[in-house]
Amino acid sequence: MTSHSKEGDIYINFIRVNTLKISPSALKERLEKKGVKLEKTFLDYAFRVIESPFSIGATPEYLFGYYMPQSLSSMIPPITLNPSPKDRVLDMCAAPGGKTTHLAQLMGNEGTILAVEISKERVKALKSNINRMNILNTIIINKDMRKYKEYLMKKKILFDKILLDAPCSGNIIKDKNRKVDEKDIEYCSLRQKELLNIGLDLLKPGGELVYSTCSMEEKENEEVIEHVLKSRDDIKLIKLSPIANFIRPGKIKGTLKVYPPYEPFFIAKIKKEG
Ligand SMILES: C[S@@+](CC[C@H](N)C(=O)[O-])C[C@H]1O[C@@H](n2cnc3c(N)ncnc32)[C@H](O)[C@@H]1O
Repeated sequence: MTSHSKEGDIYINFIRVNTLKISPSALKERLEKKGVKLEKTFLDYAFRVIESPFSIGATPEYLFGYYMPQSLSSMIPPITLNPSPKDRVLDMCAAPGGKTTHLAQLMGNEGTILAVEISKERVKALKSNINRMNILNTIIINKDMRKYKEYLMKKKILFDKILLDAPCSGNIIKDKNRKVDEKDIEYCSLRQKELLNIGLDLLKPGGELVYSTCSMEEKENEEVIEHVLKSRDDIKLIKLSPIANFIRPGKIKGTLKVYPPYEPFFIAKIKKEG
């Protein structure tokens, strides 16, 4: 029997080892002893799950916080943001925390992450993942980023690095199991532009923001990036190169795209002049 994650019925399954708690080799050995077949990836702390006799989200090792089941594509935005242990990081749309906990891992559990999430329900999953994985550098804020921005600006709290893993029509497909229409895409695109401008306002001069979605729609990706590049004169696009063979260049030079059978993703990086 093969295990299935949230997107596992459609896309390939992976796990990210929480190196704050266990080494990749020790976890691999433990899971393989129980009959899980793992394959290495381009990241030494991520494995493809080839086969598992049980659900990979319901093992003692999962409950100990040794790993996070998540797509390989979803590991690219935190790696692209590349936070340092000294950074103050804002994760604008954080739940359930796959990327927040990855950011904390990359920061060696140091520095500070502000993880903001609008949904009270989804904050429960974020909290549980942060506790399970022993994340110590993260503050969870259950607020609408559009309103919370005013507070941060008033207090002059700006960030070295920001992740905007934006709500998108890809989430609608996964969460509600219904067909996405033009109206959904238009709605998402407007919200994404609004959130991206908020993120850019909250960057320190010289700070960097990574924008990502799990949608393939140009209106939610290229159009959003073009919109801010045209309407602001305080930012520039940082050109990214694919760091693994499943990542493709995007339509705008320097952006990245991932296509099925990997979970679809769009990734762009922007720097604030400073
Ligand atoms: C794509 S999901 C984030 C996934 C998450 N980054 C992860 O890796 O686990 C987008 C999230 O943004 C949240 N969200 C949507 N609008 C928001 C807003 N205005 N302020 C804060 N969070 C928001 C949604 O509730 C949803 O949990």
